[in-house]
Amino acid sequence: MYSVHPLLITTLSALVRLLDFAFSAKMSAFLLNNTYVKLCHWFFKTFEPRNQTLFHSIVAFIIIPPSLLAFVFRNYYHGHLALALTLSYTLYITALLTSIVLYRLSPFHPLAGIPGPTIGKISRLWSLYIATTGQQHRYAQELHERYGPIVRTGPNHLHIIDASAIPTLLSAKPFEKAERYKVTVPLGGSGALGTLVDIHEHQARRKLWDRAMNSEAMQGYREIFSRRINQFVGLLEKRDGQIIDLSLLFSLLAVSISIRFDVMGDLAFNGRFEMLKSAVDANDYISTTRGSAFFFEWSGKIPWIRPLVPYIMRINAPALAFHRLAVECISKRLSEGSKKKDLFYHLFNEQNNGQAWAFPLAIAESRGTLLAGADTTGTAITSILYYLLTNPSTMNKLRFELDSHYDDIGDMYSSDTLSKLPYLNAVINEGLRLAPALPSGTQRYLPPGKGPVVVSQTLIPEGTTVQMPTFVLHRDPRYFSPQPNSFIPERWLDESIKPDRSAFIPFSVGPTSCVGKNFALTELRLLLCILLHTFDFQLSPSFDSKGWESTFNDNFILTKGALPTRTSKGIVVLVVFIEERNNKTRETL
Ligand code: HEM
Repeated sequence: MYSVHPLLITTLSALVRLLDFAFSAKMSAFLLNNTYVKLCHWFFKTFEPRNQTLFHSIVAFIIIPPSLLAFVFRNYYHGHLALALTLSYTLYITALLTSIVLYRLSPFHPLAGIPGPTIGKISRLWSLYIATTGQQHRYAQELHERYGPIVRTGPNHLHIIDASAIPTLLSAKPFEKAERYKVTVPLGGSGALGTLVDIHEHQARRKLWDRAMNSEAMQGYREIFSRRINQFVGLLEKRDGQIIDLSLLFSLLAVSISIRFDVMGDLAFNGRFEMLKSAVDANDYISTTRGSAFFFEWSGKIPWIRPLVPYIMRINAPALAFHRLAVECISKRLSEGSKKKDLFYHLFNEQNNGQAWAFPLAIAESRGTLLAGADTTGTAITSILYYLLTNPSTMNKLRFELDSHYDDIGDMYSSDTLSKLPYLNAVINEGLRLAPALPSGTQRYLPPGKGPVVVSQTLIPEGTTVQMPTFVLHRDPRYFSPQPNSFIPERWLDESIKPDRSAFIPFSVGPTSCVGKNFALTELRLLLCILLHTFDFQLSPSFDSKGWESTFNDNFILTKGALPTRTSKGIVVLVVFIEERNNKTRETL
């Protein structure tokens, strides 16, 4: 009845013959028992491809060996080269992967003694998957709870939460910035300060940045803060009494990031971003920057992906859009020249008639500035407001401190005392502790040739990347007790419970720590004081305040969920609906 299609017969017979060939053991034996695969494995282990040349070698090592094998063994399959090739590739790749996996799990691996999840030890692809969930910070916390302060999270990758390890890991030698920083640098192109691995190159560029962020330059930036914060206050006044999403305004849609962008626009690009005017991100700058940051975080997980980054970037819409944005911003800034003493005025040394940099370098710093100054301060101010709103007693204490020092906003702008207000700074520290802008922290690499180094009583072999997850460190009870997960600004003031400051690294420490720290802190202090002086805030009654932290997403920079809040001008009635320590509390002041 049914005739069997001749193609099917041919395919089946081919499969049978393929299996027959496979189990003829000639090629399998050659691959599995021979030093050939071991040699290839040794090559990949020793020269994990990190640049274009090695990428060519990897192609050579993946394509040439099985092709040669197929050619040599083709006679075993009566000259059918296609079948010989298929089999050869299958066996070769399987043998190579098996060899790699077995080695990584074996006691011969230099990190064999360090505990960690098996899947992580096998491949960084697992971390790449975790990165796509946005929950790297929580995953790292679970790992440390389970395995202790040092966890092997990748074949050659460790997570360490130990304050005593920080000085060694974050000094310039012998560890250097890890692979993840390099992925943002176009091959053969220039990198922004934050991506420079060579310490001499970094030091030279850092000097320019230090000049752009010193106290004299900061005085020049004060006008930026006052103009934008006033504009922001005006925006909130227009929405008086309405429920608005402060997170959205601050961080996502218009205000925090737009003020961030607007401030960054003023700081570096002659007021390029006027998002506060419309309070909307009409050009998707925010999602572009976030998407791009996520892309770099993701691609930084696997060193050998780097040579492919330019190609992937070309099809990665946010990364591409972000690059175009950076080019557009810096082109405009270069063609207009400086209208005031902005960031690039200092970087280009314009006061001494310095030359503008080569265009690729200027683009690199344009990208770096947009990324470093994007969500960071926005995340901080939104989180601090959230913690204050869900802890009314701390809000009252802070208001009391501010009211006893300042009569009006003008005093705040002109005063240098903001940095000396103890409770204000304790509140900011506590916000940065619980919601660090870069939750997965910094990564360092111990390059071959430097010899092993002892960190946290553990021998770290060459070729290892070490990561310090700030989110986990900041909630470690060894350093921040009591109640490390709670917002308690008093811990920074009370001698009896003072935390271990060496474990507090929201801006990182050492020669590559955040160069924008003073800029960010000045902005945070001013913004917080002026907002609290001008408005009362109440969280929307429908807001699930306890669930807010679960909206944190670690996309390299911490992003967070909505913060629906009613803003009213002046000290009227503050009604805060909170669920604090499991009791629903209603406070009326
Ligand atoms: C609350 C706000 C901010 C936080 C928490 C923060 C945090 C950090 C951290 C942790 C690093 C080290 C990153 C690493 O090594 O992986 C860093 C580096 C950097 N930040 Fe910030 N940052 C903030 C705001 C800013 C601002 C506003 C600017 C620019 C005006 C800026 C510019 C930079 C630059 C250029 C670097 C690279 C420094 C170097 O490699 O020498 N940051 N930041």
